[in-house]
Amino acid sequence: MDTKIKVENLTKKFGNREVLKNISFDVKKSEVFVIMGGSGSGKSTVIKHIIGLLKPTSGKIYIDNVDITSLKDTELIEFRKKIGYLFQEGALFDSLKVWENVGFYYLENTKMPEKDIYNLAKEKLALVGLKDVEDLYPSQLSGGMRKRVSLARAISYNPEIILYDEPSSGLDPVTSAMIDKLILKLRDELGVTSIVVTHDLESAFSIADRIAMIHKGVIYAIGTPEEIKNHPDPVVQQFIRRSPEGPITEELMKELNNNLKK
Ligand SMILES: Nc1ncnc2c1ncn2[C@@H]1O[C@H](COP(=O)(O)OP(=O)(O)OP(=O)(O)O)[C@@H](O)[C@H]1O
Repeated sequence: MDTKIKVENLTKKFGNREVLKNISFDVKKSEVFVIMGGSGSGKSTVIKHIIGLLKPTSGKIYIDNVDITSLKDTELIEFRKKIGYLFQEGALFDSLKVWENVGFYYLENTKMPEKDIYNLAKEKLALVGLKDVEDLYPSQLSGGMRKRVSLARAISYNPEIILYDEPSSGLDPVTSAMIDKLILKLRDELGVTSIVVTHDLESAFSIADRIAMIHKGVIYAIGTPEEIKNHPDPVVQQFIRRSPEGPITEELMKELNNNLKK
């Protein structure tokens, strides 16, 4: 299968804190690749590099064999058209109506008549299970509905790649399951390549073709859901068993003690 995204020896420092440590992985075309890990492990930082919002301290990122870390800003903007990005916090424009948020790409980049953009927005909203909300403002919606509007915007221009940062956070279980189904539908019907960042184990294991487990900026395991379930690493096992005891907790306690001593 063709490689769509290649992350090669990615290291990121904020000041002198190294939050990503020599990370490498490939995502194949039409694959659903899940990045799983605890809070603060570096998941969002990885996908912000893939969309070019952050520049690596060292390492390379290739999309369709193009090294995006060396693109000029104008080239990067053009390249981003391939990529839809669902921000963790939704990031809607509060002063724009729902349909204008969903159709933002077309309003900004095309001469498409507003009526057509409005209809397209309605169609994308229906795909995420929303009806009769196009004329409302984001502040008039619940958190879960806002998240779905962001998703409708991320898929509005039919991107080849979609990056989802915590798609199920703030959603009820039924809506989360619906989003999971949509991720698979986009893969199966349109061949979309997806990277899904999550700490929702149930969702991760149900949608992933492959899973990468990241902890403290290091990838501990990459494999199919079955391979991850059977992975021998104690960090991976503690995470997937949701066990309160194990190396993750021990490290945390050590850090707490060190901080108390300071
Ligand atoms: N712009 C930034 N400046 C400084 N530190 C940052 C910045 N962005 C992220 N970090 C740090 O990098 C680490 C990884 O953050 P990141 O948001 O990637 O984690 P995450 O795995 O997505 O966590 P969560 O599941 O809680 O969203 C954290 O310790 C965070 O404080």
